[in-house]
Amino acid sequence: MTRIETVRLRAVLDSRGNKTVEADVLTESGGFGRAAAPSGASTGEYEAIELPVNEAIAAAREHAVPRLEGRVYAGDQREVDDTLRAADGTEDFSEIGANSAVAISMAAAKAAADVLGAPLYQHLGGAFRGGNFPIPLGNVVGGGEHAQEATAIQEFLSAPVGAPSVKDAVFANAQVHGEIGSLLEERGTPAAKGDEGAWAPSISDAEAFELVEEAVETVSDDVGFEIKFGLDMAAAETFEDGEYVYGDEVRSTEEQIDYVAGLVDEYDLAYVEDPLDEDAYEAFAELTERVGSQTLICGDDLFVTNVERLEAGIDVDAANSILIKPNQIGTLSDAFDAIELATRNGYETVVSHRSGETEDATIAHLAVATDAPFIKTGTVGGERTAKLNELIRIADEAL
Ligand SMILES: C=C(OP(=O)(O)O)C(=O)O
Ligand SMILES: [Mg+2]
Repeated sequence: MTRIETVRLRAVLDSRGNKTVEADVLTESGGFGRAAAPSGASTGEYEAIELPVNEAIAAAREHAVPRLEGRVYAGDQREVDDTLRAADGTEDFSEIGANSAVAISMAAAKAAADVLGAPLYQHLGGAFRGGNFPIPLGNVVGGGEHAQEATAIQEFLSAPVGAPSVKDAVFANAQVHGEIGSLLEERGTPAAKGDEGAWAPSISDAEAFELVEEAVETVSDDVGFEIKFGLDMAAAETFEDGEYVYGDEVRSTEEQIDYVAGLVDEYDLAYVEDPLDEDAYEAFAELTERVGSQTLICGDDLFVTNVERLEAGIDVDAANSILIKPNQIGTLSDAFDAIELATRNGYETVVSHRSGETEDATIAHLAVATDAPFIKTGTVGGERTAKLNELIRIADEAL
């Protein structure tokens, strides 16, 4: 019923104005799915390979499409993804590109859901899913690789942990973003926006902490539920010759651990992503030992949605949470495997967008399908609200 008839690939624009891969999958019974690959800027060294778009499309047309058309069922996601892996023949999708692979993988899932007449989250997660919703972590101030002349820390994330519903949480994050805009205006601090729509003022990290703390407190008082905040420190981007360089601050590994542990205490942080380098399993473990009962220590560049790297982390208690980015590993099946391994080992999952995004809302469904406790997908901007509004629609059963 869901046998793939046609796979079409094209280049479209992402939110940075770069080209990215879009895939259409059509089944013999008339099912249709369309998906597009996102793209990172602060990419981890161990991520699957994103090829230049024209190369990725040409290679996928040559190697993957003939193996899928007329041969593989879109409803059998494992077979779709195994076929992509076999067509590629490498560990890291360097032949057809993780950008082609993830677009086809996600488009096939959507085509199968279309044939079944089920929402994507139900096709991926089963009939009993749809009752739990992730807490959205919303980037409200940021810099690093996502904006020039802004904070050294990549992301300050609003975390509406006490929100009674996903809709309240989404609106609260937007309100925090708006409140920060007002505070910056009052202070006469000009601010552009970074790649993910967060404010990117030219202020120090210390000033950003005060600003975000004030905004979440103000909005929390207004909406009547608890809003905390968290960070993506993207430390691998700042790690040079054994030291962490954040603006004028240079810290050894031990100093970085002390600094982050101090921030967790001082600001009661809900979440800290990539506080240390992408190879620093032992240092991660030391920090998790110190503050892991108070906050989430999340591996993004550390784990790159890869079960082998996650297993190595689980072995040494490196973290208590993992970021899940399907394009980091190349297929939905691989992302599911990482989620399953994480969940079985008590790690919280955070399904995530990339800094370069499209209108594609697959990750909203992936988060609901897997009962992910968190989703990180920005706060404002059309490519971010595409996912946030989809969560609201899923909760409203208005798909
Ligand atoms: C979303 C992120 O940024 P990028 O997509 O640039 O890796 C991140 O680092 O978590
Ligand atoms: Mg990150």
